[in-house]
Amino acid sequence: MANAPSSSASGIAATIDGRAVSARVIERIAFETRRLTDETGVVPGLAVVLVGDDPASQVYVGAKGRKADELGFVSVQHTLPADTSEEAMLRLVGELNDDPAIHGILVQLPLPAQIDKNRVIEAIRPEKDVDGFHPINVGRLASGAGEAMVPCTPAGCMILLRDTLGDDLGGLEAVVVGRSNLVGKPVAQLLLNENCTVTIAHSRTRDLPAVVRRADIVVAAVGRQEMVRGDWIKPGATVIDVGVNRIPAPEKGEGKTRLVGDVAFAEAAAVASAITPVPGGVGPMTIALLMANTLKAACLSLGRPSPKLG
Ligand SMILES: Nc1nc(=O)c2c([nH]1)NC[C@@H]1CN(c3ccc(C(=O)N[C@@H](CCC(=O)O)C(=O)O)cc3)C=[N+]21
Repeated sequence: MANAPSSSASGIAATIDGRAVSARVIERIAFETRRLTDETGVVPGLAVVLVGDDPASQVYVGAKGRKADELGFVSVQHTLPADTSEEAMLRLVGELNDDPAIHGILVQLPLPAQIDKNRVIEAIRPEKDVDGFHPINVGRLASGAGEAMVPCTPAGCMILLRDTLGDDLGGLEAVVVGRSNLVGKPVAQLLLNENCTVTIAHSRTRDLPAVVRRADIVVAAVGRQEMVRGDWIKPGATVIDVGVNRIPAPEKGEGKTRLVGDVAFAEAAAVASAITPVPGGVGPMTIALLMANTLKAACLSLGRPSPKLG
């Protein structure tokens, strides 16, 4: 419990500053990237593929490209029309697999209905799968065999938890709300690897509030705005809110929106000892970990160990 934030006497949780932690991770990545390039001449390369014109996806993809540019990575973005065929998509993935300047490939999800996302994910070379969604990486994470690419959002959640609670999470009760392949399942796996007692709760869980109330660590990743309420939180718990729900904000003006998480922040902050905000919590960590995975992919492609960043 080395750097546990102190909760104030008024019972207001410490806010976990994902922007500050992600800035630290990015600094380490910049340092390790300079070292890699100095020693080998290799510059990490990231390709991001976006299909269609979903405005939220454009925002995220833009943020990824900017961060990669800032780190001096080779950064390419492929933007394809919404009616792109699966065949064309698989051809592009094949080209990126064969491109030695590209170490990481990220295909932004969701994909349009005519493209089977599983076929696309399985077409990416596991070594270049910086999302960690390929079955080989899912299997490596689960079995502990080999160097897995770990999904960015779950890996970011773990860095925030270690920063808040210290390196030893052993024996803590962790409840993950949500069972997606993107967040719920991999974050549960990572918590298990850290010796937490892990429960994965979901829409069919009976008495969800009572289950969440057992948790020392709550990870909310259901995609339902402010679903987790303050009275579901055990006093002193640490709450990681993965939700990114864009809702209308008429108070900011006609047609404006704002982001809220899957946790009712003010209520939960009155009970928890530490909690991530939305925005400014997990989101910035996701982008930082994508850069970390791209650097790791570049290092592993050269037979170098992956740098320790978190
Ligand atoms: N193949 C794939 N991999 C992904 O990792 C992936 C994806 N597809 N599809 C969409 C989701 C969503 N996602 C986010 C990344 C950053 C923020 C982020 O930086 N959020 C900021 C605020 C951004 C804003 O204001 O809109 C924050 O929380 O502070 C949010 C969401 C990655 N995703």
